[in-house]
Amino acid sequence: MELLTTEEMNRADALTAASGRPVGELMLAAGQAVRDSAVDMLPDGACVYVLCGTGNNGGDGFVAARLLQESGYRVRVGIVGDRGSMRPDAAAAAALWHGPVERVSADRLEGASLIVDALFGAGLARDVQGAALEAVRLVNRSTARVLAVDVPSGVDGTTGEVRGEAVQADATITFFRLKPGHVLLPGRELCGRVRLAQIGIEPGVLDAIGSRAWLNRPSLWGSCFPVPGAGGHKYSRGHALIAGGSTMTGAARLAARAALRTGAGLVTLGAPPAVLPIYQAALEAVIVLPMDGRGGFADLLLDDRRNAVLVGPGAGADFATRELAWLALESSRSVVLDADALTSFADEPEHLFSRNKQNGNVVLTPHEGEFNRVFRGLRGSSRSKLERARAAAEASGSVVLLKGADTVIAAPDGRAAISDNAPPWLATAGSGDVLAGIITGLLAQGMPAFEAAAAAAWMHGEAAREIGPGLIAEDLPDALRPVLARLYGAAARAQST
Ligand SMILES: NC(=O)C1=CN([C@@H]2O[C@H](COP(=O)(O)OP(=O)(O)OC[C@H]3O[C@@H](n4cnc5c(N)ncnc54)[C@H](OP(=O)(O)O)[C@@H]3O)[C@@H](O)[C@H]2O)[C@@H](O)CC1
Ligand SMILES: [K+]
Repeated sequence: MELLTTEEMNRADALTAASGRPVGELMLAAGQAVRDSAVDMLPDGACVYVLCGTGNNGGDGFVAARLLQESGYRVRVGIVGDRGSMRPDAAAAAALWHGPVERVSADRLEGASLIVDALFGAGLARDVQGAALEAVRLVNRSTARVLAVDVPSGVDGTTGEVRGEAVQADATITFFRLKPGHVLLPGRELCGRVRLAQIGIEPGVLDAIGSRAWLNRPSLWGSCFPVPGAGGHKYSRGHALIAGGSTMTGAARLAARAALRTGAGLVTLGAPPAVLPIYQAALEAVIVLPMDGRGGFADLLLDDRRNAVLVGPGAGADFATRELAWLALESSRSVVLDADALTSFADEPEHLFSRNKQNGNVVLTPHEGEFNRVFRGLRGSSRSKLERARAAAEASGSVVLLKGADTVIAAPDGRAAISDNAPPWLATAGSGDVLAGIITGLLAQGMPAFEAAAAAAWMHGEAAREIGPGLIAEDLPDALRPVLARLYGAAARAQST
């Protein structure tokens, strides 16, 4: 599913209007969808308060108010701003509402079971202040449930950021396609449950808009997800090489298990001689070979069947790690650089970027701290997480997976996916090592870098949901099994149709 910025959504509206479907018709359909959602949240005959602004978001509110009243609900309408300055389509919707339009006040909100928040939607242009801010605060203090129209007022639909203050909704009804602000934090949390309604905009307009952001779902990458065929064998399913660290050996072990579980035919872990016995004792199906520094790693890279390489987990943020990362990038394999491998380039990120651009199949997996160390130019930027990840992917010539509860995966060509399926209990020690291993396992099986990183982030979240609260990173590789079963099942169904 595409995610449309406010600007892209405006183009969708304009293209629809140009094709002969006026905004008033879309607004009527939007208002009907608001009414339907409100009815689902209300007992029969309850009292609804509809809070309207003077733009088309308010227009949707006026349509919903009229339709709810016609359905037998007690409806009150309040407006922030001058009714005389309403936009034409909103004014036309307001003209069909024959009840009073009140000034917004606490006592008028009292007794409502539901507040419909139609104050600001896609037209939010600045921080919420003055009377609008008062109204937002009254809504948030009220005990009524809240249904937001398009986005909770105060949330920027493109970035998910709060402009001043924002309504906390129980549910949000939006139109045609979700917006990044429904998925990125903090917007996602303020939306409550998000519903999507079709209001008569043809999907064909998407071609003209050329949106480059998607909700991270199997529909985005499922067609290139590696599914083992009946005639396959371990040598046809790729060979991942993981550089093992010498102190934190658990990190690379977790990554190795995850790469193997993801379906890589073989996984080799290169272990510094001092800790070789630890790795050997802890891993059975993973091939553990000695790797003595730079030379040892170069030797392992001589076997060109090892087609995907991971450097970083537990490696130490030092020059030795940077050398391994360097060798991996030079080897023209698919490469994942995680954790310490990223930090090891903090003082000279341009060196990393120039190598990435030559390699062309590289995934960087920073969390916010690592991101700020490597992409110093973007530190403190007012850009959204989506735009920062995109800018980093473009600058570094690699796929950037910027971790968090709203992980963003961005490619240098501008494609981006946002994940929304990571449960809070996934934020635990070692979880990132498993994610790096999943990406490496998918790259080994020939999945392109952007799709592999997006698929891995989704699988990681799904595995964590399978496990539930109390998860520790050791649980994750095994929990990939039901997730893979679902993906293989979907691929088989797609093939048979
Ligand atoms: N287009 C379509 O086809 C369809 C659109 N639909 C609906 O329209 C919505 C978008 O409508 P919209 O563009 O009119 O913007 P909207 O969010 O109502 O606000 C604009 C008003 O708010 C004002 N304003 C902004 N920020 C402010 C602030 N901080 N504090 C105070 N004022 C502020 C701004 O003032 P201005 O900046 O002009 O001074 C302007 O007056 C969209 O979300 C969806 O619900 C559906 O009906 C389906 C068809
Ligand atoms: K709203």
